[in-house]
Amino acid sequence: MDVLHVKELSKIYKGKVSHEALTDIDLTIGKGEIVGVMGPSGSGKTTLLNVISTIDSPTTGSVWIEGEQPHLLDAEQLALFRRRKLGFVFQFFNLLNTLSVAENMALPLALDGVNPDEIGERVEQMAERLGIQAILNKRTYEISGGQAQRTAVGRALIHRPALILADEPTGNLDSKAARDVMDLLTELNKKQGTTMMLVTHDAKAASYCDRVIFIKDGKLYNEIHAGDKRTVFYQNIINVLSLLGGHRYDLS
Ligand SMILES: Nc1ncnc2c1ncn2[C@@H]1O[C@H](COP(=O)(O)OP(=O)(O)OP(=O)(O)O)[C@@H](O)[C@H]1O
Repeated sequence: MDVLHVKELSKIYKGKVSHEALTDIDLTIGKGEIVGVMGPSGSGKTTLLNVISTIDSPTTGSVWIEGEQPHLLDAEQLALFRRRKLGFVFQFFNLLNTLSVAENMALPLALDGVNPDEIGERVEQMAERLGIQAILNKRTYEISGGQAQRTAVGRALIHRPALILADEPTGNLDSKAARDVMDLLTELNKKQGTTMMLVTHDAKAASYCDRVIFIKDGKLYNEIHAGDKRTVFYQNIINVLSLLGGHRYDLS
């Protein structure tokens, strides 16, 4: 079954001058797939992520997540839907610095009323998978960027969401920590069958995906699939980015 189905999605920002940020986007992500979204600055990647994550609503078209249309839910149902069905990983981690690493990871379960014993067990299990057992009691300002992103990955996955939405998850990490986080995300994808959409400027991070779609001026431009070798896929990604043009930063 498809986890995500986006149909003829368009988004117009209305202002003094209205701007069509997305035009007729069709996109499907199957269970267990990791799909990258790339494109030059201003091409509409964040808009697409925001609409899929229900932070923003489409102007026309529809979004289906596990057969439900979240944009048709009322505020209370939507809050529940987001909490249960979606997991988020952000560039700047977005951890709560008044809480410990363990408490940050426990948050989605605590908000959902899971009993404390089960929360404790699930946090332990997740920490073991992430290799962060030793820092569970530390505060977020006492840990490294790589450890913070592992904690954020733990928080995004602990409630076993249908879809993980990652916005530049390696954008604030050095290359070693970025590699570790992508290794981790792909390992969890294999072990747990997680489904993920990853918006990134980082061709290395994108090369871990099963498939990368490219957006230009709010429209789907191209889509390429990973083969057997990540180095070849990486080169293919770079080739499409070169054709797409944009600022040097887009090729970083
Ligand atoms: N709230 C808004 N109101 C009006 N226009 C907006 C708004 N948000 C984004 N835009 C415009 O929509 C277009 C797409 O923006 P978006 O942020 O989705 O691009 P992006 O591909 O994520 O860019 P970047 O890689 O720089 O983050 C841009 O032209 C932007 O100026």
